[in-house]
Amino acid sequence: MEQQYILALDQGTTSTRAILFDHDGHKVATAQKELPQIFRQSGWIEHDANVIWEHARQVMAEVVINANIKPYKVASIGITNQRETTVLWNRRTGEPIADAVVWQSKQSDIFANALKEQGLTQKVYDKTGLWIDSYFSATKIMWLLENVPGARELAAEGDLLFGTIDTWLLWKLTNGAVHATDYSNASRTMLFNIHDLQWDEELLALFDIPANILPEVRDSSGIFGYTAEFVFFGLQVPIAGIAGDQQAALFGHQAFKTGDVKNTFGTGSFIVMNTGEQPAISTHGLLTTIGYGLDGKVTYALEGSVFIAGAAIQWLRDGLQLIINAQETAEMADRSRENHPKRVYLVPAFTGLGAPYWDQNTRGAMFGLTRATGREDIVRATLESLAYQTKDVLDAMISDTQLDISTLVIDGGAAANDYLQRFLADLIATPISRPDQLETTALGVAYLAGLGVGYWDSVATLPNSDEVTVELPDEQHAEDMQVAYQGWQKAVEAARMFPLDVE
Ligand SMILES: Nc1ncnc2c1ncn2[C@@H]1O[C@H](COP(=O)(O)OP(=O)(O)O)[C@@H](O)[C@H]1O
Ligand SMILES: O=P(O)(O)OC[C@H](O)CO
Repeated sequence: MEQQYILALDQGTTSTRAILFDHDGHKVATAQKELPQIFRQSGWIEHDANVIWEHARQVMAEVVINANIKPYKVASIGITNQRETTVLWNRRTGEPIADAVVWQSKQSDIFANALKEQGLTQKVYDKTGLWIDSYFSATKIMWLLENVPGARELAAEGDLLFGTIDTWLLWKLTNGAVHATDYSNASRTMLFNIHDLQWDEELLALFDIPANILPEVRDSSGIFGYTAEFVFFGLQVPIAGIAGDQQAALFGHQAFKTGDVKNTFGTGSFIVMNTGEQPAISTHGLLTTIGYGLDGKVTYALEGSVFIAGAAIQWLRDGLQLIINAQETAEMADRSRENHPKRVYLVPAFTGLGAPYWDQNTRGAMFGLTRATGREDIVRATLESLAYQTKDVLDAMISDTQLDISTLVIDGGAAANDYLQRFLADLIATPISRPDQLETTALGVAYLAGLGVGYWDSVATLPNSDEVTVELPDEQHAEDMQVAYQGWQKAVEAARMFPLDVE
């Protein structure tokens, strides 16, 4: 058979990428565009949905050109996306009614606080698996309906559509023919009942969100629709896989067994455990969510969402200008460890604390500064904060599930950092496995899109070609790690005693 390819479109917080995979699961080519972040007010982060769409089109064309293949050799397309980020658009014009409200954005805090004050926390968790927070789409939709002139009228006329980024891109790719999402993305809206697998009418009424703006929810694998002719070299290519990026990464690691767990270190850090066909209930601040829907069945997951991970490294570079690039941080941290035994702690709660604390009123803090503290120590504290946040979540997962974690698999941009991988292995006293190819998110949705058109027959026959680097914990560091973690816990406690009032 002539070689065909799967095109994965990975629309992340900071960039839009298209990656082509071959039948062996090898990456054949990549194309990428940075996505401008819009900061209109303190705490707000928005994206221009039209720019996202334009970039998506461009990278899809570029990747085919970079790979030097005929476009008709693309067997199917998969979409994976930054989750929760909310777009509302006009069905008739295809124009967004406002900039997309990004998952990290805080403008709807006031709505989230109001829902908590109404005593809805447990009800919302029981239905959606989510702890009320402005992170999820629901309060973002409420904010847009309230603040964009004419939004409610448009909804009343049946001309307003809501989507997370997957839905927006699917709608654009099909030229408005398909308004749909998959279970994994729906489960992040705080509107979807993860037990009944339906939009929850009671919550929609409580939040005053009209049901007619919502997309249809489908399995993560299967044909959603076809590219409109003007979109992709005049071809009608099936879009056959959709998953939120964190769930796609779980799938990309082939973490199909109950208890399999991964952490993706991108802008944020998302630790996700496969919990099988039954939803696991958390009493430690984790989210119960849908991993993926496949062959008419959903697989559930537990998730710890950490808002700031690689973003803290970007802050060192662009905000503090302490580093020139992210790559140099590993060696800087090594030097700090050699020269300065005294630890500095950074609590990178720049947009509040996610799992397991869910405290949107805390902001970042640094502890342990002395006259001898230098930039290498701050860099090290920043990298170590990514590991401490991971341990916070893993401890919660172990308590919730009573499962042992034999290995943690990691991926995402910051997973390339050797210092982080070593420190994390020591801190959690668990081997850390890192694939050499860190595009696990894209690979995951490529698998889904390939399965959706029979390019691969079943999950059992998916290729697994990645080389991995395994970092084993060093027992000699065990005692030091206990002390270090206690210091982190004190730092978090202290940061939380200095709350910002919500405006
Ligand atoms: N060597 C590195 N060490 C630490 N952080 C890194 C390194 N390389 C990239 N990063 C961080 O990884 C993030 C980008 O990862 P990526 O998976 O592309 O994120 P996203 O999908 O959220 O846009 C950036 O925040 C960047 O600071
Ligand atoms: O774009 P990423 O990779 O930072 O992922 C963002 C998450 O999906 C937000 O929930």
